[in-house]
Amino acid sequence: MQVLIADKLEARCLEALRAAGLIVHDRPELKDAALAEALASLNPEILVVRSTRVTADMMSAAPALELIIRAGAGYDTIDVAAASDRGIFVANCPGKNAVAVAELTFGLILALDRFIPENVQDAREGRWNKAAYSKGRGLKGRTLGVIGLGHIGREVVRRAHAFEMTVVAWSRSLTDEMAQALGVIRKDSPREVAASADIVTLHLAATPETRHLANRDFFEAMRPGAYFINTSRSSLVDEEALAWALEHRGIRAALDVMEGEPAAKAGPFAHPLAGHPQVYFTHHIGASTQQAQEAIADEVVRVIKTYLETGHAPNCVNLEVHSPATHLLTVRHLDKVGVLASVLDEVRRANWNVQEMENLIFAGARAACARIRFDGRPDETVVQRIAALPDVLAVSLIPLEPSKPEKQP
Ligand SMILES: O=C(O)[C@H](O)COP(=O)(O)O
Repeated sequence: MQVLIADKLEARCLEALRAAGLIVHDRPELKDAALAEALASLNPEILVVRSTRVTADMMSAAPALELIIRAGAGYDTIDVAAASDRGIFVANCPGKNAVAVAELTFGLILALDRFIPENVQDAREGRWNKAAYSKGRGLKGRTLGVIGLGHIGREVVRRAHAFEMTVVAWSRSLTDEMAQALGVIRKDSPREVAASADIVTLHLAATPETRHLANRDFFEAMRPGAYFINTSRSSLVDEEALAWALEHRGIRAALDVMEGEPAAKAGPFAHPLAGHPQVYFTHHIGASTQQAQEAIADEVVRVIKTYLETGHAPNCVNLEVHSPATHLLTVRHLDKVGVLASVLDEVRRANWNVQEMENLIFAGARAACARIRFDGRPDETVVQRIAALPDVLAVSLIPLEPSKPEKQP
């Protein structure tokens, strides 16, 4: 199997994959047309990316592609629907960079409160300006508003408690019991959080539902002079409304993500708010700590190894169900009438004793993944016949660990 890695990943990931017998192409420079070309010429089974965009056309260029791994949390850079249509698993590494993002969030909050960047700049330019910077408000006893309580939001809450802050929060699924367990005060909407906090921080994924969640109405609700932090995704923020809030509400903002942020790792950067004195920009560095990148590298290895051993992709974001099996034939196919019946015909003809079968549908797509657990002598020619059936995309046969014998009393 070939793995194409189209972003810079920790060396230990590449070493572990090579040690596992995979052919690893380490091509961190690839993106856009160059990535499509590499996919077409190498035709790998597995693609690993960090922020690099993966489009439907790229997937079509690599018909052998079975698994795309996002070496990070947010997978809005991958056309998941197109992957589902083609029966390609998409997996991410949830939670592995949560602490890093939470730490940056607090770095930005402290930077805003104590004007740290301006301090440093003045010192660099030979100015001593103690009087100008003696207006930090302090965090203890302040109210932090957390919008989104996934892995990252929760790490932010833990740190807020260490700073002795009160936390108000909203997330789609937050119940009173969960709020109590987390030590937060539950609010009914993002707007309510905005209205009741001194500092507001966003920790949601980019989806059509979260687009421009921080809009004019939201910023109008914010307390005058409050701080606004976004270390999640730029699409959550209506930047025109934010510009209004800077001017009319005296809001100060720190943004690790911004509309039109460069996809390139280095180069020119222009943004209408870049020079604004009430805004700090950082370069989408939320996940960029050594700890986080090592944890992600290890998770990429775990996902790939588990996939190779079991046919199940951990953290898969585009399958509706997972269930483990012991002796497994995995058939990715276009979910058309008769495909599954033809697959099962072949299995029966081979006299395999089917113990369990599941047909998992890729969320919102035409593709499916049949998993057939069976007893019987696995025969490569049967697998080849199934692979050659019309509308079958890929087949793998995996001998799994026999289940442990029951302990006798
Ligand atoms: O979604 C993520 O994991 C973070 O935004 C980090 O993204 P990056 O890996 O592109 O830095």
